[in-house]
This record gives sequence, C-alpha cells and structure tokens, in this order.
Amino acid sequence: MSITTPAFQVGAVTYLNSKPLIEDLPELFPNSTLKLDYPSRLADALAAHQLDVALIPSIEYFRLAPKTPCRIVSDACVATHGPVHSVKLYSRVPWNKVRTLALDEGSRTSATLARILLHERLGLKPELTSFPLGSSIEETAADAVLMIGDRAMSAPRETFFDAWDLGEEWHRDTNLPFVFAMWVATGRLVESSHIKPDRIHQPTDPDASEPFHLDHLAALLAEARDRGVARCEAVAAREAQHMRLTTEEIVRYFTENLFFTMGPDEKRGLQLYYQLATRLNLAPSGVQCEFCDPVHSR
Ligand SMILES: C=C(O[C@@H]1C=C(C(=O)O)C=C[C@H]1O)C(=O)O
Repeated sequence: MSITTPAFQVGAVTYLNSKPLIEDLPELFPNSTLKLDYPSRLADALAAHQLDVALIPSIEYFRLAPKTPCRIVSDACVATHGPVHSVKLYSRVPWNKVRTLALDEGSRTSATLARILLHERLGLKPELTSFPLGSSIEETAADAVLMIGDRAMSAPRETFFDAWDLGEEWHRDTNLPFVFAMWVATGRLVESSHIKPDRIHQPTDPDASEPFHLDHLAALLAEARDRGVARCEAVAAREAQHMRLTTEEIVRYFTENLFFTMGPDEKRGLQLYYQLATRLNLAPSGVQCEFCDPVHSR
C-alpha cells in the first residue's frame, strides 16, 4: 500500500502483547515517530496532545471522549477470549477478605476490571494503592495486587492465597471477549470529524502530498496488524531473545491467548465493560462508541 502519511506522533504499548500490532509500523508510517510506553502513560500523552494516535487502554477512550474530540481509528486491538495470561490479580487473603488493592501503575483497563469483578462478585470496594512500575510484587503490602504486561507473565516468587487471570474471569462471568487496548486518535487528526465523521481531510499538513483520511490510518493500522499476525512466529523468535520465555510460549500467547481484531463479540464485551464501569462511577456515562469499520488490507 502506498499512502503518503503526514508526520504523526504515534504511541504504542511497550509490552509483548502489542508487538504483532506494530510490526512494520515504522515502514508504513515513514514520516512518523513511534513512541513505546506503558499503557497508562500513553493514555495521558494522548490526552495531553503529545501524541496524535495511540494504542491506549480501552477504558481511557470513554474517559477522554467527553473532554476532547477523539475516535477509535482501527479495528486492530488487544483482546482475549478467555485466559489472557498477562493480566493477573493475586490475593494474599480469601477474596471476600480483600480490603486493600494495589493497582499496576501501567494499567487503566485492567485496574478498572479488577475493581468491577471484586464489586460485582463480592460487593467489595477495597482501598486503593499503587503497585509502581519499577518495584516487585513482594514490596507491596496490599491484600490483593494487580499485575499486567510482561512482568505478569512469569509467576512471582511469593506464594499467594489465590490468583485470577482477569481475561478468564471476565469470560467466565459474561461469556464475552475482553478488549484491553485499542487505537484512538485525537487532536488535529479528528478535529474536523465534527463536520464529516468518516472522511477526514488534513489540508493543513505541509508534508502530505495528498489529503490524509482517517480511512488511510485505519488501512495502515490494519496492514501493520495483518503483517504482524502473519509473521508472529518470527516476531516471537525475535522477542524470545530478550525475554524469559521460549519462542513456542510466545507463539501460544499470540495465537491462543490474544486476539487482535475487534469483531462483533469484542464490541459487545467492550460495551458491557463500559456499562459496568459507569455503574461504579469509574467512567463517565453517555459516551457513544463509534467503531471503525473493518479494513482489509489484502
Ligand atoms: C493484555 C494486556 O493488555 C494491556 C492492558 C492494559 C491495561 O490494563 O490498561 C492496556 C493495554 C494492554 O496492552 C496486558 O497488559 O497484558
């Protein structure tokens, strides 16, 4: 595909789970800067207009939408249909005795999901603390600790009373997939979308040799995902060199735990999650979810 892209600031999650979505992104967005960071930081940077488009925690779309024009710009996402393997809630006490909860500083979506599950299942509203990015789970004192991303993929040294895989627990309760992250654009990319929601023209960008539409962005992000998924064994072999996981384990994670396309069931799961979050006042109500139509790049 040859589309001239303007110079975007693109942000993507630094974890293993996002690698299949960003394969070839530098090639597909040659003029853009790709910044890899923790999900919570990407959400803050997008809200602060330091990024034009970013893979952000799904809950953050609902928090951002009432404050600033933003749009879901791709059907590429990070989702699961059961155990996700990299989002764990550990408890030192029986679940009904959880009074304090330490939330992974990198997380927003799973942090909200942990609170929803504890409330929906057990009526709990634990006191919250942070589980900082640079520290180990043994340094936390809370009754329960949420850990996400690469550091959640190996078992901690401490023996816990119990552990939940949040993708699995969500699926057990709802029979629906769960969407952890999705591509959202804001600022100059979508401001004109108030006038024409699905045909965004970027006439102001001096670098663009042709008008740039959100459809182009959707097509490029879908192409990056399709290329990454098609090459997931090579991606796994490369990533295994600097992780304490084998290529086979990473391939299984990419192909059995994770799903990278937002289909009808993922949308239903996301809408239910949003509803439950609003019931607990963890997201503003009334946000309409306008999804991006599927784009087939090949
Ligand atoms: C599946 C995961 O999804 C991530 C979890 C997120 C969150 O909890 O806010 C955000 C982005 C995702 O990449 C994971 O961290 O392992």
